Amino acid sequence: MNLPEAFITKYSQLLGDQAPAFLASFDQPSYSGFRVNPLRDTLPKNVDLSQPVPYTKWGYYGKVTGHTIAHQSGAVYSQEPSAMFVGETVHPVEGDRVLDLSAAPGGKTTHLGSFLNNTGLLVSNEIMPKRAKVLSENVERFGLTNTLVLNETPEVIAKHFPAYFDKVVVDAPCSGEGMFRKDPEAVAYWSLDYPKECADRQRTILAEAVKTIKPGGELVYSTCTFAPEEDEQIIAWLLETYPQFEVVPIDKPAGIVDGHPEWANNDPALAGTARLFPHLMKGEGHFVAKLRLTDALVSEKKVRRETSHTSKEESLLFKKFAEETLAPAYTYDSKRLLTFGEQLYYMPAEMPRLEKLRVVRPGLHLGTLKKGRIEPSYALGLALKPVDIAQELVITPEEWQLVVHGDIFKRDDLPIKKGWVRLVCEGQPIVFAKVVGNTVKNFFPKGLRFKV
Ligand SMILES: C[S@@+](CC[C@H](N)C(=O)[O-])C[C@H]1O[C@@H](n2cnc3c(N)ncnc32)[C@H](O)[C@@H]1O
Repeated sequence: MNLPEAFITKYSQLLGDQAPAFLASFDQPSYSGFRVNPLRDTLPKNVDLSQPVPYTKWGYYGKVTGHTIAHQSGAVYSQEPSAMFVGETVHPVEGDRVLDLSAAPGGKTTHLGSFLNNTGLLVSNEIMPKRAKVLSENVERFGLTNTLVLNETPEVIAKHFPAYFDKVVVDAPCSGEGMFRKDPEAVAYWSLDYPKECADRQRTILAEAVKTIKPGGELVYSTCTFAPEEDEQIIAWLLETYPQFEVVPIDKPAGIVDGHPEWANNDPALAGTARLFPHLMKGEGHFVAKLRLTDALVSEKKVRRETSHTSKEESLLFKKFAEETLAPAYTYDSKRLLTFGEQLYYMPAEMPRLEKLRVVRPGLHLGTLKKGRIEPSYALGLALKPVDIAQELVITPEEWQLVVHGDIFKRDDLPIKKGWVRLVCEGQPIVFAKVVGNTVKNFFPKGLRFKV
């Protein structure tokens, strides 16, 4: 790879005798990876699970392409292996309130959601509208039901959620030196001053993020760059600016090494941060730091809960759908139904007030309110467990190809004559479809259709 001269000089000075191995790693092939979805009852088929990533329970090396059953059904999420160390470091526990402040396309969010197991609250935010949409689609695909997807600035988030979260993740926009092997544009965009520009933005984001953490709560800061300006120096600045934080030393499995205090202000605590270098481990590279807020930074204000705006009639439509299509074991709390225009959602149990927020997805999308009925959503089809559904129809991979292309198909052995069935293929949820006679009508979302 043609690395910029200034990059070579900088890292030769910083890394000394390790520099040749580091620089040579840019000529090695990049690593791909994926995580399996623990919210699914069944492991994906036709996916190679022979090479686990050692530091995360759900991670594997290898590639799963987009147009496969495993991917469409949300049984896997593709993620570069070193990025998996971020979610693993956050390690939320069930019931936590978690903020993922710069979340698109959703690698960390889906990982955090795997730990939360649809309990607690995950607020997943992305500032760029188009990226927020992709994030929301990935939250849907992964079957997250406890997740509020927002399209906000860090300032608005800080104002809305003072001292609210147990865990806050800032996976910061950065100079992306760890993307060089995958993305030639990242190399072309790089300059010696770029890390400093990124660091300014990172400080601005962090100055807001810190306000959202509860006393005793944790902040995980990460980048996919090697630049000390954006890594150790940011944490040094944070500790100097906010003495209420302390570094929580990260346990490092083989190949993951200590941060470098000498690349910042020599604060020995910085050794507790983690560096993932491509010449030392099987991944593209990351920096991860974990901090605990020991004393309150801002005063905690009670964040009011959102209330259901759903009318009695709308609530009855969902009840009717649930009685006809879902299993008796499926229970829900009608106070958590939320109507947004024509759309009906099921809020996470602890849904905060949504007023003044740009909301992309306020929890689980249940469906669209039509005249006298509900059309179940794609999200609902992907989120419900098999025990929650009365009618499932197992389809073949060939039928799956028709479904994701938006085509109807016919079968003589359909379980019902008329009504909704959830299609299942290779043990994974696919989508709700409508049976009419011997035809299975297609409700695969138009914008997501593809040809295999
Ligand atoms: C490294 S990416 C996040 C990747 C994501 N966490 C994941 O795992 O899939 C950084 C994100 O920060 C967003 N971003 C850019 N400028 C920002 C700002 N000023 N405040 C907050 N987020 C910003 C970018 O749009 C981008 O989606």
